[in-house]
Amino acid sequence: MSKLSISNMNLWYSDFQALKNLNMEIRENEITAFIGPSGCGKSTFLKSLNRMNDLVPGCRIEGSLLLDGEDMYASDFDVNQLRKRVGMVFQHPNPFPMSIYDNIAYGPRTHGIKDKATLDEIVERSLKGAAIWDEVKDDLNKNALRISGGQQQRICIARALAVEPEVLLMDEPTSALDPISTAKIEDLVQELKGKYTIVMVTHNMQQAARVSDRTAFFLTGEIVEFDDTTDIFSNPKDKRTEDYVSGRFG
Ligand SMILES: Nc1ncnc2c1ncn2[C@@H]1O[C@H](COP(=O)(O)OP(=O)(O)OP(=O)(O)O)[C@@H](O)[C@H]1O
Repeated sequence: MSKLSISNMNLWYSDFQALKNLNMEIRENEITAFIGPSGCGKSTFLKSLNRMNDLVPGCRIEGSLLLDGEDMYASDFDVNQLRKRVGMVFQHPNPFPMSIYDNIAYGPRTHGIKDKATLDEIVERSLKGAAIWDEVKDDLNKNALRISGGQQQRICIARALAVEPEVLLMDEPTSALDPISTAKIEDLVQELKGKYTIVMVTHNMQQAARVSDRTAFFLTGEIVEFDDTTDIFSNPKDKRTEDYVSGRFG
């Protein structure tokens, strides 16, 4: 069974239709990449996968979005639980203005974990999971805003891991980072897919080609093509995909 199963999905911002008849099966323990030109709906679709668009006035969604076969838009589906199961990492690293330790412990604390030894263990496990433990283990009380952008992004990934999600949504997670930090995040994402299902928006086609298992190409709110990443980049079936991946537009 797919981890996320989307069928006949349409989304409107007031009277503007931003997503049109989307259908997609997102498999467990794979990295799925969304590519396409600016404004084609990649972020809108990504945010729909943990109901972040609920917060946008005038946003309306039709169709079926299932997590492990359950309708995540059902009125009795617990949104807090959904956001725990489906975590999000944003384009610009956005650690909270508090210590590294408290950034990671924040989510578990809001879910009721108070015991110091348990929190210590979660903080260490999450920072190790985000491949940043060795760099910060002696500085856990340092303000998370006083480390590099690449480190901040890994803190944000650790913060997402701390509540033990099943799916990680990443919206251009490396676009604000230098090449070395980008390579670290790409390596990390590859490691994380052993435990998590990862969905990533990227502007960087080489990145999609390097890290993802399957790639969806979006254009004006539609999915033009969704296939194995190697096919999308070396054997696309749609002329528009071919034009985009070969750099003819976008
Ligand atoms: N809150 C909003 N209210 C109204 N329109 C919106 C809102 N957010 C996005 N849109 C519009 O929906 C369309 C899709 O935007 P979206 O941000 O999903 O595209 P994108 O492919 O992620 O673009 P980019 O690569 O530039 O981030 C665009 O036309 C955008 O202007």
